[in-house]
Amino acid sequence: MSAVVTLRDVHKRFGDLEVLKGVSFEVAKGEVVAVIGRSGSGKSTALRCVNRLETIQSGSIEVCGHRVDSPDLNLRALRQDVGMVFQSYNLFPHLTVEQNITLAPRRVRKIRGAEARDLARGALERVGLADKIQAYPEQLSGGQQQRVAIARSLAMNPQVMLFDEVTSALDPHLTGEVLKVMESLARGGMTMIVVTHEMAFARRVASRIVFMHLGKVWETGPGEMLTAPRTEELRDFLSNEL
Ligand SMILES: Nc1ncnc2c1ncn2[C@@H]1O[C@H](COP(=O)(O)OP(=O)(O)OP(=O)(O)O)[C@@H](O)[C@H]1O
Repeated sequence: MSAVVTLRDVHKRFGDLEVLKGVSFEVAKGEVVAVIGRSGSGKSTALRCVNRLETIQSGSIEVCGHRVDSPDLNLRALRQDVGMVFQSYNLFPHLTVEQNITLAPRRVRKIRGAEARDLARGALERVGLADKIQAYPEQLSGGQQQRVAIARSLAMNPQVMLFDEVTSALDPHLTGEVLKVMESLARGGMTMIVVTHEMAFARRVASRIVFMHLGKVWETGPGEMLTAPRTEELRDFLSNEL
């Protein structure tokens, strides 16, 4: 299967601090890759490099045929192919759920009226919130707001979705409902990279796990690697997580 995302020997520095020290991994179409590791190991930075929220010093990143590290990158085309969801939902409080979801498609695809509403409704159905289309963010729980943020990404019809610790701010019950939505996207064939501390989710849903340590991919393998770690570092990390 062809790779949708390829990182090769990626190096990233913030000033003198080298955060990514030669990171390489691939994500094939329909795969769900969970990126795990200690705080500060470079997970978020690696993810942010994938859709060029950060630039890299050396190595290469290819995403859906875009050379992300190239100065000639068409950023708008990349951002259409890559959806990203963060820990903070970043919904506009003065806009309804429908308006939040259709803001970008209205601008980019010039859709209006019924077409925009259908798009919002379709995306909301995928996250189980079709009945909240006219609500304002403050009328929703944190979990519901995060699901709207996911729907907003889906409305752009991305080829790959990036999730950066999207449940970290939520209590366990709300975390569960967001993870359920992500699991159903995964089962539906969405290509996903998920930075997460939810080990049970990673083991159950991920096609592959990437364990990062000190800015490197330390260990990678299927979900079972969490029950049989090969390295001391992964064993240590897991014993602190559980
Ligand atoms: N914009 C920035 N400027 C300077 N240093 C940064 C910046 N972003 C991240 N860092 C540093 O890079 C290192 C890796 O951060 P990163 O957020 O990628 O780690 P992480 O593994 O995702 O951690 P966490 O699980 O806490 O989010 C940290 O030491 C962090 O302080």
